[in-house]
Amino acid sequence: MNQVVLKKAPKEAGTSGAGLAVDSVTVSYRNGLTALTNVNFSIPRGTITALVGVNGSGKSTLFKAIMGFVPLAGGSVSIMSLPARQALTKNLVAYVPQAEEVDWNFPILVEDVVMMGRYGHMNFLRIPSSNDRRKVDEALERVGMSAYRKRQIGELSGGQKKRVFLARALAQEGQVILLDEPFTGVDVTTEEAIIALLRDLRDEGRVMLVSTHNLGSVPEFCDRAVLLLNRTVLASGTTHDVFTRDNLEQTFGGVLRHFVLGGSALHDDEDARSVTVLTDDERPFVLYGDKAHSTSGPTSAASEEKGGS
Ligand SMILES: Nc1ncnc2c1ncn2[C@@H]1O[C@H](COP(=O)(O)OP(=O)(O)OP(=O)(O)O)[C@@H](O)[C@H]1O
Repeated sequence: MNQVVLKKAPKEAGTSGAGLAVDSVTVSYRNGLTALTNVNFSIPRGTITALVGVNGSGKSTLFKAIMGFVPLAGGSVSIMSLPARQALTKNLVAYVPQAEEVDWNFPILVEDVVMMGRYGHMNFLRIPSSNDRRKVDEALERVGMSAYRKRQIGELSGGQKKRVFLARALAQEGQVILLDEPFTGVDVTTEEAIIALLRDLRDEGRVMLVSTHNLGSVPEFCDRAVLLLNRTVLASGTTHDVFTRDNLEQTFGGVLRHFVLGGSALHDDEDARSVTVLTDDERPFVLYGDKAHSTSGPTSAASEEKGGS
């Protein structure tokens, strides 16, 4: 297991206000498939938002639309109160892609991947300044990857690769950070370290949108959630309000594994309470009692389950 300690940065005051606003966004691919239809939500600064939905519901497409990698067939995106294009030019948005999106055979050192986060701050010659080097050093240090800086990126484990791409986002100093499934294939220790880092970034007033199938982690560290269903938003808002059993059952439909334990299967006394476990494919979301939104209880049980697998 990777033992990683992410270094804490000094806290600044969190900042509220407009972070990311997605307004009536529709995206169609060239093959004619409409992957997103009329998507609306907004996220304030200083928050972490979960983006959840079944495979193919459009999570990655949404990230690509925000990044301007795929054109919008309709609607608009604004970032820190600026039109997306302007915010992207100002380097305000950092993107941590899914592992599958990256060519790991490309021969490049860890420190050079992180330096890519500085490109937008350099002139066209791309000669790093001492400040650029310092930002790269700090970012590697903060994700606990300094010792690996001279390694080829393809030689790292899945969790280490994630941390390097997080370091690239930190070096970029993005105010909005988009993370596409950052916990897939990482062990519990690394997951917890990444969550601790995201919390620190939240306290600095940044905006994070995190797609994940780890439903159990969402109430633990996400203030808000956006649930995608049928290529549009089923619900968005605070985790407390929208990350409910009803919404999750609608969002995941038949693919959600759903267990309810109660009676003699759970208790050897008269305790009438039940436990509901909702799981997509990774860390389960556990509800105690009938209609609870979430509790702090499931986290450790869920961690043990993942850790033991
Ligand atoms: N380049 C592309 N060209 C055409 N269709 C695409 C393209 N990329 C994705 N799609 C389609 O768009 C839909 C949404 O895909 P997307 O990758 O955004 O889903 P996702 O929610 O990120 O899925 P997952 O949970 O599996 O990562 C899917 O039906 C997919 O097949």
